[in-house]
Amino acid sequence: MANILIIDDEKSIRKTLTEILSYEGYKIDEAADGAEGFKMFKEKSYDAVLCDIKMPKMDGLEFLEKAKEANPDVPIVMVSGHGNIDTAVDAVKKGAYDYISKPPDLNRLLITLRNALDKTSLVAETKVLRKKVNKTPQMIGDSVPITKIKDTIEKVAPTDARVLVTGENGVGKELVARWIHEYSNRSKGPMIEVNCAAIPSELIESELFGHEKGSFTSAIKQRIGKFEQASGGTLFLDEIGDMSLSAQAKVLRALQEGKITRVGGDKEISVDVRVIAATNKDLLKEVEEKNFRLDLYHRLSVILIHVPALNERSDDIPLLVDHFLESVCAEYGIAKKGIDKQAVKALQEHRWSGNIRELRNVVERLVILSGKTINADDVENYVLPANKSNV
Ligand SMILES: Nc1ncnc2c1ncn2[C@@H]1O[C@H](COP(=O)(O)OP(=O)(O)OP(=O)(O)O)[C@@H](O)[C@H]1O
Repeated sequence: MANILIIDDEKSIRKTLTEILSYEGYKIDEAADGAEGFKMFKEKSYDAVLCDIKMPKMDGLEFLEKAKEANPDVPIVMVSGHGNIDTAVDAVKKGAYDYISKPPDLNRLLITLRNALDKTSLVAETKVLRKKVNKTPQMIGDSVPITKIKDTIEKVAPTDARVLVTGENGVGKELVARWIHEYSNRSKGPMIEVNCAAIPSELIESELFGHEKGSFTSAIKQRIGKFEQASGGTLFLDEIGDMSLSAQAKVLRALQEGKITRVGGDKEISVDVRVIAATNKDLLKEVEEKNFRLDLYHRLSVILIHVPALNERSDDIPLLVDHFLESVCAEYGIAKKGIDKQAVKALQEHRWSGNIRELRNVVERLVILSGKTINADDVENYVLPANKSNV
C-alpha cells in the first residue's frame, strides 16, 4: 500500500486528510511544518506528498524546491488555502504535481492522489525497463580465459577490425559482441543483430540487404535491410555457420566493397558497418565440407575470440553464482539468499553443459526451493539431470 506524507501546520486539516486517506487504505505519516516534513521525506521513501503552502519554519514552496532536489520522482500535491491559489499555480510550474484547495473536496483529493500515484509507479516501471533495455549485462569472471577475453575486447573494440566469436551455445558469445560494440567508437550507433540460423534461406538476403517493392511476391513494401540499419554501428551476424552459400557470396561482396544492393534493386548503397560474427560450428570444417566459403572466413576472422565452456573455467563459478543469486533474488523481490562454501564447491564440481543459462536456471531453482542459506544438501537435491523431477 502506498505511503503518503501529509505536511500541514493545521492539526484539524491533518486529521481530516489522515482519516480520509487511512480509510482508503493508504499509510500516512504526518508532519507539522516544512522542516519536519523534509526531514521525514529524506529518511523514508514516500509514494506521494500532500503539502500545505503557508507554514512556519519552512513553507510549502521551499519544501517543494528541496524535495525536488532530493528526489524528483516523488509527486507533491500542494494544499492551498483561499488566499494562495496563485502560489499553488506557481508551485505547479515549479514542479508540484497538482494542487487541491482547502477545505479538501473528497473526490478531487482522491482522484488527484490516485493520478499522482499512477505517475509514481509509471516512473518506477520506466526506470526498470530502461535499465533492462539499455544496459549491456556485465561479463562476470576473473578466470584466465575470461580475463584474456576482456583484454582482447578492450584492444580490439576501438579498431574497426572484424571479429569472429566462437564457442558452444550459451557461453556468452553475444555478450562479447555487445561489449566490443559498447567500447567501440560506434557505441552511439546501433548494434543490429541477425540470427542467421533463425531466418529461412530464401528470406535471408532480403533480411540482410532489404528489398525493393514488388521484387518478389510478398515484397509489398520497400524494406531496409540490416546492413543499412546498422550503418554507423555494428552488425552482429549470429550463427553465421548456418548462412546459405548464396547469401555468403553477397555478404562477402558487401564486406569487400562496403556497398550493398537491395533485392530487386539496381542502385548500389554504401554502408559503413563493422561486422562481428559468431558461430558454434567449426567453420574451417564447414569450409572443408564446402558449406562455408574460405574467402568469407578470412574476411570475418581478422580477430578470433574463442569463449570457453563453463567447465573449462570453473574458477568463475563462485562469482557467477553470486551474481545470479543477486539478480534472481532482485527479480523475485526478496532479500539476497546466502550460499555456504560447500554448496559453492558442489556447484563448481558439477558437470555443466557449458551453457551459462543452465547455471542461471539452477541458481533460480535453488532460490525457489531452498531456505535462507543454500547448502550442499540443497545442491545435491535440486541440481539434478534435466530428466529428473524435483519432488
Ligand atoms: N561472463 C558472463 N557473466 C554474466 N552473464 C553471462 C556471461 N556470459 C554469458 N552470460 C549470460 O548468459 C546468457 C547467454 O549468453 P549469450 O547469449 O551471450 O551466449 P551465446 O553464446 O551468444 O548464446 P547462443 O549460442 O545461444 O547464441 C546471457 O543471458 C548472458 O548475459
